[in-house]
Amino acid sequence: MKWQKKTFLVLTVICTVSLLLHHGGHFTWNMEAFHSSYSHQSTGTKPKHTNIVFLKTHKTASTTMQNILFRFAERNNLTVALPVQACGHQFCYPRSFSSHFVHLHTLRPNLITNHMRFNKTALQRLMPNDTIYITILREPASMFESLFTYYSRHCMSFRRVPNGSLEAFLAEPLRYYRPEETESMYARNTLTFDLGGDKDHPLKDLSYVKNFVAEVEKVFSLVMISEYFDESLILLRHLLSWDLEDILYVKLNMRTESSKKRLSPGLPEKIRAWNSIDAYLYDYFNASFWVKLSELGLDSVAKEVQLLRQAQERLMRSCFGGKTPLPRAAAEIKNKDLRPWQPSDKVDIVGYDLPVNLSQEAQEHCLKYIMPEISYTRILLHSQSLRHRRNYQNRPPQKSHTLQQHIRTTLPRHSQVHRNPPAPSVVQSAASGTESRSTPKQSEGTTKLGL
Ligand SMILES: Nc1ncnc2c1ncn2[C@@H]1O[C@H](COP(=O)(O)OS(=O)(=O)O)[C@@H](OP(=O)(O)O)[C@H]1O
Repeated sequence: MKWQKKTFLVLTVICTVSLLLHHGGHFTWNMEAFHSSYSHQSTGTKPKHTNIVFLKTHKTASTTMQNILFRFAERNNLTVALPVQACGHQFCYPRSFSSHFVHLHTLRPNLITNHMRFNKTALQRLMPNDTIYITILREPASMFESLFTYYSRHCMSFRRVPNGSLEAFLAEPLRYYRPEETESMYARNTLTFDLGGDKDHPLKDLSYVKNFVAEVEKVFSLVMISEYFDESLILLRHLLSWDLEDILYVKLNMRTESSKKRLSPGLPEKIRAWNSIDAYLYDYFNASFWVKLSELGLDSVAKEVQLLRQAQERLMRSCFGGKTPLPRAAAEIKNKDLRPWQPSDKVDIVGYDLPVNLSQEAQEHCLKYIMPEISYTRILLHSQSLRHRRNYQNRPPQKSHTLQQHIRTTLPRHSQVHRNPPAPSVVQSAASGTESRSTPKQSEGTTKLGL
């Protein structure tokens, strides 16, 4: 009897320790178990779509979305078009996008997502024919408050305002705003500008706005809405035949509560009047967004959102040991790659750190969820450059002039396919600016989607 009691006790201790290790903590994170818990949430047998333009608009949760796309690209060994060094981490924004801004080691891309001013013609030449275009919009009042605070030091229209007062700016915007200044796109109709439109077009010319909206609708298969980010991801998942695992995320680029201004009564209306084209755009696509959700079935969307949030919670527990990663002031973050860019000492952008004692496997996986845009762009450029060089060196000389490259547009499910490297002839001529198929010269200052 005594012997049986002892055995029982020993077994109980072993089970408890094992349970704690597997479920209670993030210290022994099990990649296989993690993946298998999502893999059944797929959209069926359709291959995943991989050729995507995501127009990264400003202050719309676009960094969170970009991070989703970067991770998808890495997992599936895809090529992301990235900016040349001279452009910084954006495609020479606010200039209109040109393929000359694309780093030659990232040519023949599947995806493009870094900030740019949209130019349909240039993108169509750069990207495969079956590319799907996606963008995101945010409600103009909260977006403008975010822009006003974030760019208070960088945008002259905002710097001129006494005491950085949003109320003062909106009382007499034309007193502070100069349309010709380089950073003026942050101060009026930013969404319209990012989409290649004319931010200063008079609203009384309603036909311009209607045509502009119609063009956006023609090009973009999905216009996500920031306020309904999770619902937008469900639409995205269906559009691209992605799995639930592909749309998991951590919120990035958030301001701390103390960095936000409260909008006093009447201000949202003034913001909408000042940004009237953006307001029109938002209202239109917010309405069509709900039509799309209804087509999918509101109940089924709600169920999928619930599944997404449960999966997020599991991810957060596995990676960060809590409901969300612990927000940190940038200076407190030990790993410098994880410090988000701070626009000024008056605005705090939240960043995250990884918990200590995380296993190597978990570190690699979890790190990318919280990687800020600038660091991730740099890391991705580095890894893609290495791959480019490797492929270029290993390529047999007789095959080096094949221009008819196979560009993968969809992915077989649950497999890693290695993509053909870009043909050296294309890369070399693109670098010298003479390759006419994918690197045309673009005129700037385009309106109406750069047409
Ligand atoms: N998932 C999700 N859902 C809703 N909102 C979110 C999400 N992720 C980020 N955010 C908010 O988006 C704002 C940052 O936007 P961007 O990343 O597009 O900014 S940037 O232009 O790239 O600097 C920033 O808004 P503000 O905090 O109001 O500035 C973030 O809090």
